[in-house]
Amino acid sequence: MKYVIAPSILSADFTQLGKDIKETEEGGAAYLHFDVMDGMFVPNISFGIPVMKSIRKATHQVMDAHLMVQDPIRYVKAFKEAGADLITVHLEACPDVRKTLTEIKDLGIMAGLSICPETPVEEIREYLEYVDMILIMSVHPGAGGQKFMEESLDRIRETRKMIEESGKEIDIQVDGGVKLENARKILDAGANILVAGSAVFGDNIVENTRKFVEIFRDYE
Ligand SMILES: O=C(CO)[C@@H](O)[C@H](O)COP(=O)(O)O
Ligand SMILES: [Fe+2]
Repeated sequence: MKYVIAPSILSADFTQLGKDIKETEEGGAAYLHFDVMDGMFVPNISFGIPVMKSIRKATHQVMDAHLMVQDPIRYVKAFKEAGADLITVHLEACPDVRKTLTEIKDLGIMAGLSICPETPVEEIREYLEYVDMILIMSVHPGAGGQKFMEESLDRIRETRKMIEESGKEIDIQVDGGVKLENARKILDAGANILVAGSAVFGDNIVENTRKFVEIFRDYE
């Protein structure tokens, strides 16, 4: 199984976004996490398609679009064209989950399905055949810098068990409050892709990223 750190640019300094992204790449981040908020599915508004388009030209990282958007099927083609390699939608935001995931796969990119902390893990079982990744939210979506919800660990374990039972190779991404201090217990629970915003950006981006990559060496 691969282990990946996906820095969330929501916590970057937008006056020097290109530089911040380069530093995550230098630190060994294979993915770049891109939080899209529409002011409907979540109260905040972040950034969207034109920003992704310019970032695409500046990095070779896997562009991981986390769409916190109501009825996201409306935008998946535009994000793919802007450069997304992986599009994750929220189960709670899709009127037709299966159709949305199929639409993403038909574009020739990876599909992710995310659940909020209050959604029972069991609800993802019927969609496992359509996804490359499950995203377990470990905070309520909508903002960076929140505290990791400890009950997420059981949810990650339950998801990993469900994936194993399915016999498929599916990544588990965990997003919200991930730090160097809690990374190991999240990996031990069964996650293999960690999103980190506030733990990566700020001072020492290269070093912060590298420290996550060093932890992965004990798991690979
Ligand atoms: O999707 C979200 C929040 O809704 C995340 O991707 C956060 O942006 C992660 O930030 P930290 O919790 O790591 O600061
Ligand atoms: Fe996110």
